Amino acid sequence: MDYPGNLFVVAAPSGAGKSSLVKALLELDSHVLPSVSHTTRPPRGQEKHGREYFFVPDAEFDQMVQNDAFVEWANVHSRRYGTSKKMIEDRIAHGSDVILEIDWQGALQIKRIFANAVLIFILPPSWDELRSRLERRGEDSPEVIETRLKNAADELAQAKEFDFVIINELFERALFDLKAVVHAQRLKYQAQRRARADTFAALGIL
Ligand SMILES: Nc1ncnc2c1ncn2[C@@H]1O[C@H](COP(=O)(O)OP(=O)(O)OP(=O)(O)O)[C@@H](O)[C@H]1O
Ligand SMILES: Nc1nc2c(ncn2[C@@H]2O[C@H](COP(=O)(O)O)[C@@H](O)[C@H]2O)c(=O)[nH]1
Repeated sequence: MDYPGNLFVVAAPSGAGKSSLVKALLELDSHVLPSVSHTTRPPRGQEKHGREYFFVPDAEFDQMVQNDAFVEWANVHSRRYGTSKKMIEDRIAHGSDVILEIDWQGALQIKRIFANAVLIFILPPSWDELRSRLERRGEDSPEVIETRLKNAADELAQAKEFDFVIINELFERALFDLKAVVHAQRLKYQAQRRARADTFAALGIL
């Protein structure tokens, strides 16, 4: 599928720091818009409906699945999460760059539909650091943290399917790398669009 904006997909095991990195990128770069997913999990901490997620009951999620309203969705840590078609279409159709913060299953579904999407995987520097980030965040019960750490092993095995892997050890370094990927992708597409326009002009078909 072709579209005017760039699509970036960021995935990582829970606690690796993807939300923190994406939030920092969005504050620095007004040309990137977030995609807000739907989820059946309850809000945590200061999360607000429509900002971090659309928090919906199971029945509403089921209905959206039946109506084919998702571009991708997946079961993650025993809850369901999905990106609505409307969210993606509205944003990329207007030429904005869009960033999706989703799990690896969703990322691979997106790549099958949008071949030009850039898949970025965030790695924690170590298992110990991943555990302590989840614990320090203080928003999940010990049981939820154990489930997330257990699932992280399978998630890490998917990193090789991604276009870029960023190690989030020093936050500022990882943010620099994320900005570099976004910038490189913009340059690539600007150059391709320009080359296409030049060819059209040379052929007199503009
Ligand atoms: N480079 C870093 N060094 C130290 N702490 C970090 C770093 N990056 C993020 N953190 C902290 O680690 C915790 C987890 O980060 P964050 O919530 O961004 O992870 P996440 O990958 O989005 O997790 P989830 O998938 O569960 O939403 C937060 O408390 C965050 O402040
Ligand atoms: N496939 C999708 N995965 C998603 C989506 N939105 C979020 N996620 C992923 O779920 C886990 C858990 O998130 P949390 O906010 O409960 O910590 C994490 O890996 C997210 O990236 C989505 O729309 N589709």
